[in-house]
Amino acid sequence: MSWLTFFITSHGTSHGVSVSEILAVRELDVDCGTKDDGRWQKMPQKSTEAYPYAFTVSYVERAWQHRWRCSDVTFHCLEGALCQQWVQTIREQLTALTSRPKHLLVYINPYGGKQQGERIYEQKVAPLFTLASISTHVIVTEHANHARDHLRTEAELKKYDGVVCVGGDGMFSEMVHGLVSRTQRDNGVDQNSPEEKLVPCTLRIGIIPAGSTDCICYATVGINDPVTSALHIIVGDAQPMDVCSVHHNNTFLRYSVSLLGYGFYGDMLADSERKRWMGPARYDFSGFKTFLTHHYYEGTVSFLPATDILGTPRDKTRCRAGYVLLYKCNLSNNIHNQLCSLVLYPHVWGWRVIRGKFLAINAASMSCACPRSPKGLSPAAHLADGTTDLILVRKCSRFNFLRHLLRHTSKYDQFDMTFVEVHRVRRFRFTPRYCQSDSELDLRENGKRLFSQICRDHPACSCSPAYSSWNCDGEILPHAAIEVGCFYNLIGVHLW
Ligand SMILES: CCCCCCCCCCCCC/C=C/[C@@H](O)[C@H](COP(=O)(O)O)NC(=O)CCCCCCCCCCCCCCC
Ligand SMILES: Nc1ncnc2c1ncn2[C@@H]1O[C@H](COP(=O)(O)OP(=O)(O)O)[C@@H](O)[C@H]1O
Ligand SMILES: [Ca+2]
Repeated sequence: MSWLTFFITSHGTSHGVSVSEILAVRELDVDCGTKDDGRWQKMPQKSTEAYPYAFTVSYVERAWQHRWRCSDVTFHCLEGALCQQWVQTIREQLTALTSRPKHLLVYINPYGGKQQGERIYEQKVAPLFTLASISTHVIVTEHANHARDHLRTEAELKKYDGVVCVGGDGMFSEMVHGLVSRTQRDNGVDQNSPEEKLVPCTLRIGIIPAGSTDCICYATVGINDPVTSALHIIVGDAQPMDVCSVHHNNTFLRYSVSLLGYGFYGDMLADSERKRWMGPARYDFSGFKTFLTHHYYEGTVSFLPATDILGTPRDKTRCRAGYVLLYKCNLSNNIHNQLCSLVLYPHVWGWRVIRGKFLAINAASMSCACPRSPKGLSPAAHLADGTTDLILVRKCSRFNFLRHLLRHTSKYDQFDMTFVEVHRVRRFRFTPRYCQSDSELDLRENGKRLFSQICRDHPACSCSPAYSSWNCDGEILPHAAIEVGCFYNLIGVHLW
């Protein structure tokens, strides 16, 4: 039984509901009305008389612009036994849907975005989980990395079917770090080796948007809406996702799932962290300021291009889960095998090296679509193909850079500009020009010192500091010289 089409509803019309989109079913006491949301509702008199038994099905209704809503439909019938049989059968069908979670571990960041995480969860999400009979253990974080450390060491993961975070990309990143690190530790994998093959996580991660950018939610679900995300979680909608590992000198730094940005996005983030009190608007303020500063950075980017069978960053296709199935990024085993062999034998494809002065170096493992840019930094990037789109924006005039930025918000191609290039890569490295030594450690200290040194040595220079910072999913990395590898399907980061 994949569809439920039943006699007549309270309005006397027939109604079809896909079982996979049913959230809950409950019997009604028609004589007395129904206890729905705590309110008593009187059934229409005509239906009550003709069909004294009824049950209500709560299901997912697709609303406008990727939004999902919970709707109710009440089915009436003549015999009580038949009514009970329907309810029981539907419950059995729901229990048989193994992809659905029954027990969830929820972390709420009360500090992210507009600091509404707890309210969003209590008012919009918790009632839906209760309706769908999902039990939850809720932890409101008390400090940064609370969730990451709890997941990595203490959490009794066997008790849960998945973890959910209520927050932004930074909170999601904490989940990824906690789960991936724990999985590697449990399997004896050394995260410090960039060549080491990582073991995929078995628990899914869900995200309820309550942060500032929420691009991971937007790029997967198509909209930042807590109710939509909660419904995706309940029906067990899933999407694997690429994860990039970032190393410095064979030392593991962080994982990234959305944006790794040096130059513009790094400087913007560093500035915006001091303005957290402004909420999500801090990014616009710091973005404007960084745009005016117009710093460029010299360095060398080397990368291992991905094969063109996966498409190119200039494709017109879009990869988004929660869309129609066709658009789901689900590469065949064949392609997956090729990806694995490429990772094992990188020399077959050869590295390319590009030196230059860059306003921005961005690696987008997914489109990075968000409300500010609904098509994202790299609109054709795939969610789970083992590649990241490396975007190099060379030094250009402010006017041209503004044109490039503005194109993220319009239908025009942001890559179709002489100073921009984009490559789909499997691995890349970046070395800043003024990289003093392998032991270059404190960026801020070295950056300041080098800045004054460079300006003394080159009085005609435009006074750009030697180093920017890497923005890694909204967190600042402590090193400028990094090596990045993209892993296919490492986390079952799912729509939930
Ligand atoms: C002139 C308008 C230009 C608009 C350009 C928009 C490009 C937007 C690309 C956004 C990519 C987002 C990638 C996501 C990164 C997140 O992981 C990460 C963490 O998220 P969280 O806070 O939820 O934890 N977020 C971020 O790093 C923030 C990215 C926000 C980018 C906003 C940039 C605004 C730039 C405004 C420039 C204004 C120039 C105006 C000149 C007159
Ligand atoms: N209770 C807390 N107090 C302070 N910081 C926290 C807390 N919980 C999580 N964080 C940190 O807050 C930062 C931002 O979280 P995030 O949810 O991404 O919000 P935003 O999108 O506004 O940046 C992350 O670096 C996360 O580690
Ligand atoms: Ca990708």
